Amino acid sequence: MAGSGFESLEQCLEKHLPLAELQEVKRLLYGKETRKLDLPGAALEAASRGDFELQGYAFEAAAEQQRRPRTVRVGLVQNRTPLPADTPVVKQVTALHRRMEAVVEVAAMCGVNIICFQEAWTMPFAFCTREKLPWTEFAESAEDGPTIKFCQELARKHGMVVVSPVLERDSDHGDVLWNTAVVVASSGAVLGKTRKNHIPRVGDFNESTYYMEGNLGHPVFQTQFGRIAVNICYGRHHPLNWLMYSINGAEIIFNPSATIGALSESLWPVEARNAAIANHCFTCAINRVGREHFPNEFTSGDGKKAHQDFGYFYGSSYVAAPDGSRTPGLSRTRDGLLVAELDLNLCRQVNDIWGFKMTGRYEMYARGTCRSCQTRLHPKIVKE
Ligand SMILES: NC(=O)NCCC(=O)O
Repeated sequence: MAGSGFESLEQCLEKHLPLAELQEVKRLLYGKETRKLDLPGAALEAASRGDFELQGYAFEAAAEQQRRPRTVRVGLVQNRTPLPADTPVVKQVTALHRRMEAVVEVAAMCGVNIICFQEAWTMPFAFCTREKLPWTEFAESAEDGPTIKFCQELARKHGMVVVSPVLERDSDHGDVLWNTAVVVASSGAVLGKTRKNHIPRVGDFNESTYYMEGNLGHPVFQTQFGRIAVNICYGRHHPLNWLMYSINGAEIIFNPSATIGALSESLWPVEARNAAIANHCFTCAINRVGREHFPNEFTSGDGKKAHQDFGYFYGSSYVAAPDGSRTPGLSRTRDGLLVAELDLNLCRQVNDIWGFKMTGRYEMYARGTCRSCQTRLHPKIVKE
């Protein structure tokens, strides 16, 4: 049941709860209800033909006298790897490009302005194996690699901002590998890149074997549709990482991820949603789907028998808003595109109500965290 047998929490609730209770449960679990978007029939048909789920929701803000609504549509894509992991590298990458091309076509029909793919989307999540070849062959330049060129074409064709998380090889600087997200503007120009700041060392997530902790800080990208940032996967467990993107002005923070049920599924609905609340911004949590099987057995020094897969990636991508409301999650088992319409005015409106930006004691925390990082610090513990 923990794997692919359980479709989604929402389906389960809808199946088993009477309507009146269902509404109350949803109010408590998801906050203010998000309006279902009326998506074009042609888009729904294309998604059905392409065998992926398509859902759309809108978050509304109050009307203001001096600012027009600042509505933007974001698209979150979750998917399986279409070919077995032992297929030649270029074939796998090409198959993923074709898959994304079809999904982005549907996103364009739904009026999506900014689309984000899942973490390391051009490859199987092979970092469990600790083998170098062929997995490092999926790494490519963030400036002019084949995937960036592909994303530039998509951006130009659809006038869409494309956020493309890839394994990056920086050939100008010692061939170092990074876990990177490239932001391509709607004009097709590369706006910039950001790198994963925190690398997991938990279970089979042996990612530190492959790439280094990001060295680009917390960049925020001013796109035509709003200010965005990308907090890659494991960074979502670090509240200060979210905070720094928000301090730098992000209105939407994407969290492209790859995580499995046994490890994190109970944390998933909490972390990105809490970050949206704490930082008065929208957050977009994206996770891959399915089970990826690797040719050779591996272990991770935790006493578990040698195995050939990570476990089950549970999808469940969702968007959370600054007022704590959130969309239902996409399926746990299927590829999917989640379209969410956001009114970015909600960020400042909620900030004015709750005032976390105003009441946060950042200087005090900064002094405290600096002190705690000094090596000879004696922790300040008051004892009886
Ligand atoms: N990709 C990645 O960082 N996964 C780590 C596991 C998790 O953060 O849930």
